[in-house]
Amino acid sequence: MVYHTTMNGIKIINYLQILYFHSSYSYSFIVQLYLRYIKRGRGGLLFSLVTTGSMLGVLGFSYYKKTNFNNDNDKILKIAENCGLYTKTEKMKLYRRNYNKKGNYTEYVYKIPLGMELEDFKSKIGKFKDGLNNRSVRMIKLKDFKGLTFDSTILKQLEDIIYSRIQLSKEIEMEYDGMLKIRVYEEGLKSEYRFKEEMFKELKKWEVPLGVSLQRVIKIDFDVASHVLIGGATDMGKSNVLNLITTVLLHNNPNDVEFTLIDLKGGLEFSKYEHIKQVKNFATNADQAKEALENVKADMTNTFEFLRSKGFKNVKQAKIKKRHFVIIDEAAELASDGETDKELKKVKIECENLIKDIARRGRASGLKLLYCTQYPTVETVSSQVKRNLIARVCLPVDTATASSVVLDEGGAEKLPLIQGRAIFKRHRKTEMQCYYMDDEIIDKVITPHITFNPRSEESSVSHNFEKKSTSRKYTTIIEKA
Ligand SMILES: Nc1ncnc2c1ncn2[C@@H]1O[C@H](COP(=O)(O)OP(=O)(O)OP(=O)(O)O)[C@@H](O)[C@H]1O
Repeated sequence: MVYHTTMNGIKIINYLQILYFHSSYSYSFIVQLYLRYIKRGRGGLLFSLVTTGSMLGVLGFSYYKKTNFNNDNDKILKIAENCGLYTKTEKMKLYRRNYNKKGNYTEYVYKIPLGMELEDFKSKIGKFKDGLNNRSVRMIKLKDFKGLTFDSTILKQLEDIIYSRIQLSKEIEMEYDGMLKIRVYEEGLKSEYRFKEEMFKELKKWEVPLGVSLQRVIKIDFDVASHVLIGGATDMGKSNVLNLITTVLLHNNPNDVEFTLIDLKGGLEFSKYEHIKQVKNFATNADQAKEALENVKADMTNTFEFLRSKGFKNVKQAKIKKRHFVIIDEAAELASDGETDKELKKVKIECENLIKDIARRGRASGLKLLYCTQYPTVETVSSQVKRNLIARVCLPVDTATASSVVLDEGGAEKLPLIQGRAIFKRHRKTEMQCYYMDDEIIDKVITPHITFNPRSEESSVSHNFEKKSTSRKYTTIIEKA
């Protein structure tokens, strides 16, 4: 220990002792007493020694409190009781506690009263969460001291750090496997996780990281998954998800990926991709969408013919590397229901039929459909299409009905209104914060692929093979493979 001769020096040493011993939690009444005492000028060597001893006691107590589970466990049991989650003869009982340092959570395993089920507890999840966060605490972190300026305001700065309060933001998850598991995370999801360039190389060929859940990175592997339904209210981050998927696929598979982009929001969202060579069809209205979908269907039919002739079941078995992604942003614009213009209605009905066909048969031919809408209703997402859209991403929506159109169950209407917050569902639901894809990364990835060859030429070549030539029977997909 270093002793300074001046009063200020001793004060600083005393402050630092407090801060050291209270690196995680502070017990305010002791700290306040301590500060008041040394402020009155009764500092000094003896005081330092005595208080160091008492601070060691506080440290022990602090450590005990930090690792002690009674706090949250007591609260959980109390909340369960207040919510009526007990029977006449039985209450919830703690069976085991696991502390997961890496995951930053503590898992409490309970035996629940007979006759109760997970849903009884899940329906009260908001109450559990509020109960666990019902006070603010003083929390001192060592990193707060990095910004200190050593001048005459040092004591004030230290005081500010010590007295700053934070609101607890614990998150909980519940699971049942014969026992009820309640995981309490010290911190919930952040409101932004940026996609970083170094993440590209950590991915498998067709893998795309969608976002971060409390426990892990949520990835979708298009080698396994095929079609995806993406829904969410306006401005909640659908286009960002589409940009994220498109950019990652393009970066990791520039020679094997192809896109049909149907952007019914006026072409603004996808315009940056319009001239890259991997984009085979680009549409911004229903008529163009119909033409683009017909091209895709023609390719699909050719691929099936090829597979059949060679005795393969699918492109994977045939070792065809090409995958074609049909991405429709604002698919509700193609819904014929409610369309009053007769001609347009006819076009939309054709589009709907083409989409159904692609969703139903596309998988084996290497087609992947990303169907995105801000109006998830039974009219805009037909049941025939939906049953083939296995993976679902639902950003915040207004109603439980909209959530159940996307996820087949409610939940997304209760998501916090944070841009990029979503529920991912494949086999089970997971809340996540989608990665945010910066425009700079998108530009860097797409720029080398921009071509000034008019795509219409290329696509019409591929599209017109069967019409123009009998010898070149298959599309470019097959030839390159
Ligand atoms: N994952 C995310 N993390 C943080 N912010 C996000 C995220 N996704 C989107 N945002 C923010 O939300 C804004 C709107 O996002 P985006 O354009 O993707 O929404 P949208 O649902 O497609 O909107 P619209 O339906 O109006 O086209 C973006 O400009 C961005 O600032």
